[in-house]
Amino acid sequence: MSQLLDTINYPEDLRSLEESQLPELAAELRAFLLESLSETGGHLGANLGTVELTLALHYAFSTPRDRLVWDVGHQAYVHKLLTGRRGAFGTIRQAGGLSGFPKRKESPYDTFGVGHASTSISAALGMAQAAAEQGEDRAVTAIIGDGAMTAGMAFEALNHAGHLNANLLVILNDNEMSISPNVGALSKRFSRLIAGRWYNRMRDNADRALARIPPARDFAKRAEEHFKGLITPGTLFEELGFNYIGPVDGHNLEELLPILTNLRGMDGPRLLHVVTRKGKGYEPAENEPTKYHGVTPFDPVTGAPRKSGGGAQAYTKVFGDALCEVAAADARVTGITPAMREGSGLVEFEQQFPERFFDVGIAEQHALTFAAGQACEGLRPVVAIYSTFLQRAYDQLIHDIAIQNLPVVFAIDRAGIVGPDGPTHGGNFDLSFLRPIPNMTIMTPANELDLRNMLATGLALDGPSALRYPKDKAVGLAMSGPPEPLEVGKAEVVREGNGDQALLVFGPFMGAALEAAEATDATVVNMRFVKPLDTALLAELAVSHSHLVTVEENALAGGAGEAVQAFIGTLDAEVEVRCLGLPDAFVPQGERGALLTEYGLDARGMTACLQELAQPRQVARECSQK
Ligand SMILES: Cc1ncc(C[n+]2csc(CCOP(=O)(O)OP(=O)(O)O)c2C)c(N)n1
Ligand SMILES: CC(=O)[C@@H](O)[C@H](O)COP(=O)(O)O
Ligand SMILES: [Mg+2]
Repeated sequence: MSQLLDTINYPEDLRSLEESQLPELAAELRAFLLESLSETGGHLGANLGTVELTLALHYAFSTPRDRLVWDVGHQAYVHKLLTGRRGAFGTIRQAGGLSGFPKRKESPYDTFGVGHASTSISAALGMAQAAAEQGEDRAVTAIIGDGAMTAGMAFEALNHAGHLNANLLVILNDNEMSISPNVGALSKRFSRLIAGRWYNRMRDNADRALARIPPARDFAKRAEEHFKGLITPGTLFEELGFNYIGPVDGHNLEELLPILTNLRGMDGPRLLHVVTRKGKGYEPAENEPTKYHGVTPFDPVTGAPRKSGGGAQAYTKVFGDALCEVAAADARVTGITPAMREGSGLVEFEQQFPERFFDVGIAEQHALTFAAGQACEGLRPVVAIYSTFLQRAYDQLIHDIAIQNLPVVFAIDRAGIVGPDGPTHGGNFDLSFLRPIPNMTIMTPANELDLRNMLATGLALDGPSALRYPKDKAVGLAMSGPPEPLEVGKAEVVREGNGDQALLVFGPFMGAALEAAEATDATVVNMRFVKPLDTALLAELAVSHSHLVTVEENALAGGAGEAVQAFIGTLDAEVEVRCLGLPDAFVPQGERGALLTEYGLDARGMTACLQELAQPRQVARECSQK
């Protein structure tokens, strides 16, 4: 029973409560989150940690007129519950349901669409500047975690905000965790500060700051802050032009509410350092915050997942194990992750090779240039990165790695459809943005053996390379012997057909392709390399077949199919090329298998395409435009 929560649909309902009722509401919100997310899965830990902070923000500020900008947005579930979306909460992250992140189309309270980290201060600064320009008196607040604060972009925005003397509040939600333990000097400094004797002293300072220190005292205050800065992060923010206040206990509403109310009335750049606990109130999540960062449906009593993952290993795990094998054989191999140790399969690697493992924080750009530096000195860095996050580092990829032809291997996970995270995390574009880059070798494993061998192939090359694989299970093939380099640019004919049609498969679709090939006795090729293409084989197939159908889990625009089309266009051949892949639209959230079916990337879709092509020409239609 949620007696209070049932009466709260919008923040104005919340604001009609007595402050003394808020702790009870916080308890109800936690119980609601736990019950609901145990059914649907989602980002549990961060949301349990921001219950009081979110309540206090909506209580103290006049949202949506006052703008709240959440960083990443994985911690904004309570915000959704308080802003008219409690009834739909059971649909979160499912097809057609609520997004797992703030989304402008979903609610006027969602001021900025997010999913990727470290954008909040820039966006909030833009909004604050617009408010100033428009003569609007509205508060703008960015809420950013200590993990997201490790990104350069956050500091670029702080630097600019100080320069503009913008009317902006930044709340640093510090739980000492990214997905895994946070990294870096700033994070360590936060921890020392919170744990140490300076904590109480700083709280006194917060009280004084809230008494609105008059300008005459500003100089003295700054001198004191500088002294504090010898051991606190306060000076850093102060030097950037922010009035630093904190740290304050982010679970103590009595402390938070007056501070936020006062901060609402203050001008200039302000940074409130709030300390919270990830997973607060749910013991399993408090004890193992990494495990409970993002969860699948689980039993709330024990915390155990409802479904245990049987069957073949995930590609992520295959990669992680293969990296350990190649690193054991080659001391030059390093493993780099921008804050995605678990998701990218590097846990084992860190355990086995701690001195060769680098979690650089949420700093994709730095990850790439750091790898470039290592490569210059003879190391063989492997950057394990999600397709969507590699987008952040495009210039580093071109300028720092490809132009210098440095041997950096990209193990690109979450390539293609990601499922519940939706469009912000979709890995639909990597083939398109990698293909035009000179010197790149691009590989698409069809199964776990390919993946292992492609890692070895990348490491044997003298230039940059990428292998990309989805958030999915591999095929379940037996793996024996060490990963071995493949012949670069060489495809494999897996099934010889009758010569009419050929399926050219880029990626893990071999099972579906072989099934589809039965219907029309089509040839099936594991293309393996998007760049360089096996042009010799393509030239043969173009002569011996009437239709070539490419299959890839990437945007059709700029993808592997287009590469094949472009090459075939240079030949004097009668063959027709059709492309199956992702459309010119952002792939919505939903179940991965269902989305693959929707886009024709399963046996049924491929069969339908082949059968359609087998019809007389006039009735054939674009099978890629289902
Ligand atoms: C650019 C980018 N890189 C990586 C991620 C993956 N990611 C999502 S949340 C998260 C941890 C964020 O830590 P923090 O900001 O401290 O938030 P917390 O989960 O601790 O509340 C990471 C690494 C991302 N969303 N965006
Ligand atoms: C919010 C965020 O960016 C991550 O937590 C992401 O949701 C992880 O995705 P995976 O679950 O695919 O690792
Ligand atoms: Mg954190």
